[in-house]
This record gives sequence, C-alpha cells and structure tokens, in this order.
Amino acid sequence: MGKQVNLYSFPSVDTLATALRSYLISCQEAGLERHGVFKVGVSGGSLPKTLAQALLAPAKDESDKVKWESWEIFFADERAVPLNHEDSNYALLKKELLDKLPQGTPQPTVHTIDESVLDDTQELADRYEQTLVRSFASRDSVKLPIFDLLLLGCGPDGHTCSLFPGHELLRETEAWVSPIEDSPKPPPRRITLTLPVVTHAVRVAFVATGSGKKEIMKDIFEEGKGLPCALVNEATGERCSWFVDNAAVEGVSYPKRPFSL
Ligand SMILES: O=C1O[C@H](COP(=O)(O)O)[C@@H](O)[C@H](O)[C@H]1O
Repeated sequence: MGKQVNLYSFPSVDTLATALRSYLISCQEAGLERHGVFKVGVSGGSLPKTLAQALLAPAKDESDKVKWESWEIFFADERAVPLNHEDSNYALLKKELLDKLPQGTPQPTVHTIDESVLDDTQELADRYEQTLVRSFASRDSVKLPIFDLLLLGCGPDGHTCSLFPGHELLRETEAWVSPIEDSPKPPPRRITLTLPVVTHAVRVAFVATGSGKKEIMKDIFEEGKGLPCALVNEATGERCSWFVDNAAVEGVSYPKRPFSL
C-alpha cells in the first residue's frame, strides 16, 4: 500500500477553517518560493463558503498574510452556464469570497471560462485548457500542469471536480480539461480537470463537512470502491490532506492525524 493521506478531523467548521488557513498560507509560501506565484484550483459546492471563512479572517501577523496579488485562481470544474448564473462555480466563489475582500485588497488573478462558447462543451474545455497552457507552459514542454494546490470537494456519491463514479472520463489520459455532457448532478453540461492533472498537483486538499458525508467517507477510506475521491487518495498519498469535521467521519476507522504543518 502507498503512503497514507492526511486525514484531519476537527470538532467544528470554525476550528477546521483556522487550520485550513494555516495550510493555505504554507502552500502559498511554497508556491511563491517555487515560481513567484501561487497557482490554485478551486471547486464549487460547499467549498467556497468554508474557504471564505478561512481566508477572510484577519491575519494574526505578517507571516499569516494572504498575498492575494500573487494568487492565480483556476476552477477545478465549471458548469457550462453564464458567469453570473446561479449554477456557476465562479459566481459562487465571487459571492462567497471575492466580493467580500476588504476594500483596497490587491486582487487575485481569476481564470474563468470563455462564456462565448457555452453551447459547445468540447470547445469550452479546449479553451480552458489553452488558458492552462498559457499559464503553465505549452503542452509540448510539459506533459501536465502542476498546480501548487487543488482545493476539492467530495460529493455524497464520492465524486470530485466533475469526475463521477463509473464515468468514462475517469479513464482520460491525454486531455488536461474535458467536457462532460451527462453529469448525474445538475447541471449536466460541465468541464472538469482530468484525473492525471488532479493527481499531478504538488498538494491536494479536500474539504468535507457534515453528517451527510459520513457514509461515502467510509466507502472512500475503507473500501475505495474505485470512487473518484479514492482514486485521488491512492495516486497522491501523503501529498493529499482531508479537512473534515467530526460529523463527516463518524464511524470511519481510517487513522486521523493531529493537524500540523
Ligand atoms: O457539483 C459539484 O459538486 C462537488 C461537491 O460539492 P459539495 O457541495 O458536496 O461540496 C464540487 O466539489 C464541484 O466543484 C461541483 O461542481
């Protein structure tokens, strides 16, 4: 068996958010040291709210500062809807986090999808892949982009990004970004980072909270069952950290670690 992932469980979302903040700052500093920017992919769903709680808290000191001007934000997956649509992951991040940055805060760079091609998901995916190519270097010079951090959610069926259990997209080996037309969770038309891109990141962090997640957490951590979240765990091992509350892992026997950086 490969190296184990870090499973961090917290008594509340508040304590989880405090730890997540420290983790994000450490990933930010590692990214800045590596290449002068912090390249992070974010998900939709329940993540942006917890992320906002972590990032909007005032800095304790200089070493705890979010250096927004150095953040390059990408989307781990996005829905094929206008950017101001209620189903848009960008709109959600904007509402929960970006619009709440205090006045005068230097703005992060946010890489959104190209709204002009929403009716063609293959083109939408290709254009987003080109966005990655421009930021991470050409596909000829790198086989896969390397995100400093991917922030992922875990759906109650074990999906992550828009990679769903049993879907043929899990076998994609070439594309960096793929379209999906039949997402079992609405809306059906989306684009997503592919599994090789997700598992190639320097670090991957899942955030999952609430008792609604506990059954799938057992499946992911105890049996795997080929679930997308389990595939990410298997491929990333100790590069992968789960930030969960106690309710989400009640009855899960996988060893939890005390949080430390
Ligand atoms: O549809 C999606 O769902 C997942 C999981 O969402 P959650 O609400 O259960 O946290 C999310 O990570 C993904 O970005 C989103 O498009």
